[in-house]
Amino acid sequence: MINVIIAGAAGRMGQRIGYMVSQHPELHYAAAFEATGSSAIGRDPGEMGGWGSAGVTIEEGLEAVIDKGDVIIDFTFHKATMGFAKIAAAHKTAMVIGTTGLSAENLEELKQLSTDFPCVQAPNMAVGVNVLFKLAAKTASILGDDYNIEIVELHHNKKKDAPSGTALKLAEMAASGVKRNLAEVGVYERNGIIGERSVEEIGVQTVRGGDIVGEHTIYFCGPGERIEITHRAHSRDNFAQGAAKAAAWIADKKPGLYTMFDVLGLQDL
Ligand SMILES: NC(=O)C1=CN([C@@H]2O[C@H](COP(=O)(O)OP(=O)(O)OC[C@H]3O[C@@H](n4cnc5c(N)ncnc54)[C@H](O)[C@@H]3O)[C@@H](O)[C@H]2O)C=CC1
Ligand SMILES: O=C(O)C1=N[C@H](C(=O)O)C[C@H](O)C1
Repeated sequence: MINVIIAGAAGRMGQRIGYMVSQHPELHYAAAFEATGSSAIGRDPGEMGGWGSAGVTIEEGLEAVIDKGDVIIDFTFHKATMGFAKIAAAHKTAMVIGTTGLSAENLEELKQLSTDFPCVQAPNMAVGVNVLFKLAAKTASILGDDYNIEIVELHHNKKKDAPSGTALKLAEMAASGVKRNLAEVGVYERNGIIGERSVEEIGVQTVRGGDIVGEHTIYFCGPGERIEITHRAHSRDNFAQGAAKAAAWIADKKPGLYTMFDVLGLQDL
């Protein structure tokens, strides 16, 4: 069995990942930890999540549990994630990172650290969204400059980062399809007399409200018609299943930085 350590085990994702790990035939829920001072420390994450005993109690910080597992699954907060990655690299423990809000500098640092440990990093671990990423690049490359590309994402009112990591990746995939650099053409807000839209820009807009799990639409707006491709998450379970699948996949891989395209075999599509 592959022993899994769950970071942020009391969080919205941490709880569902715990359940999926407990149900996975190759994975064992070996340890859980939370941030210093969390009221969840000492509690059973399974009982907190309402799915029975996980057989572990939540400990304080990664250092307390690092020797108990083969793979760390991290869905926490970007600042914490980079600290965990340094510890994982030093211990050569595999990692699955779903946390979003990582900066370009964070991702570059992660790439360097991953020469010492195997790591899957992806802003969205649902199968459907990873297919949508591929569709975005392909559709953009077929339609070209006659169709304006816009992305709208909707999430719950507790989400801390904007735009979502998924929306940014969608924009990056669409930009790659039309051979543009997202850093040059991404537009993240519009207000006032902004003038006509340029052909090149790729707009990314954010909606936050209620308990929306996650919804992403990419628009290709052309003359006389438009295409809209939408992914709607009905619950957090598809993300959590993807994280468990990634943990089982990464456990025996060589050091390096991998994505869900590698885990799902979508790399060459
Ligand atoms: N890649 C994917 O498929 C998905 C990614 N996410 C991302 O996962 C992250 C977490 O999302 P939620 O679960 O909704 O947030 P949440 O706020 O419910 O959970 C985060 C948990 O991490 C814990 N945490 C924060 N700092 C910590 C530290 N230093 N040590 C240990 N634990 C720490 C918090 O106490 C909390 O329990 C976000 O970045 C979100 O965007 C969410 C869903 C899917
Ligand atoms: O915070 C969330 O909830 C989600 N975050 C991810 C993102 O930022 O893309 C993925 C998913 O949409 C849910």
